[in-house]
Amino acid sequence: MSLFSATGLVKSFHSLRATDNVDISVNANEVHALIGPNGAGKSTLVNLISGLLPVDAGLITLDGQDITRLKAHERVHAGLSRCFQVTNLFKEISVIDNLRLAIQAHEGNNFKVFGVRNHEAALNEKARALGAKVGIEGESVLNSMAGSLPHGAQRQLDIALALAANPKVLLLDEPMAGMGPDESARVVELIKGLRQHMAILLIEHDMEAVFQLADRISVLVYGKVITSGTVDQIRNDPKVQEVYLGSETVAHG
Ligand SMILES: Nc1ncnc2c1ncn2[C@@H]1O[C@H](COP(=O)(O)OP(=O)(O)OP(=O)(O)O)[C@@H](O)[C@H]1O
Repeated sequence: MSLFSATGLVKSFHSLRATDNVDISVNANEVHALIGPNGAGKSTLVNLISGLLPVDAGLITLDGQDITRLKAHERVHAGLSRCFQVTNLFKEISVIDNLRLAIQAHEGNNFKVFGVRNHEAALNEKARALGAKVGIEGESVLNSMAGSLPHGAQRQLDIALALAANPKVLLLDEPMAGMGPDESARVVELIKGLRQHMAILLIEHDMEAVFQLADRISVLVYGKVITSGTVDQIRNDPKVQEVYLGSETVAHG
């Protein structure tokens, strides 16, 4: 059984079916990428899965648990974390404080623990370890304002915040958006490392990154999954090439 599965998802906005009977699943240690042209319904689907929008119909399960009616924060608690397209950081505080807050939010501690020295040391240690998981380390980086980091590093930090909840399934919403090639390459390597520990649903426009990372790709068009398959199957699928008209991008990354 898949670690994560969504079956028969439907969402309409008035007469528009933005999500039209979508099935999508992710297995442990798998990267399943979801691609599709602008307006295909990717954001709507991500919002249904993460609990920001209620479904009209369908079933969402995580590790066998029905999470369809859970609120977004309850889904995080159940093991489904999401990174946002627009980063989710507190930009006016330091990197290490962002990491500490994420850990505290997950562990349910409140700010009283700041007075306790042992706890403080343990929290700092956890925060540093969490940053290191995504390649955010070194005193000068940890002590700088989150908002002053380069864009790519902010996205890495955003991923770290999602990891604070120890997710079984990580939902990455366009993690490479706005990145240059070097930054993208770094995040590709980061995601390769993360997949050893969790299942990843990756929504991404950067085809080169998708082709490097995905075990499976599903293509969403007008709210429907028109096809799913391996990288080679999707590259060579005439239906996909038609969607990405004249698509050198799909054929050659
Ligand atoms: N809250 C809403 N109310 C009405 N229509 C909506 C709403 N949200 C999305 N839509 C419509 O649903 C369709 C799918 O939109 P969605 O944003 O999910 O697509 P997308 O694939 O994420 O697009 P993009 O890649 O451009 O972000 C679009 O036609 C959009 O106009």
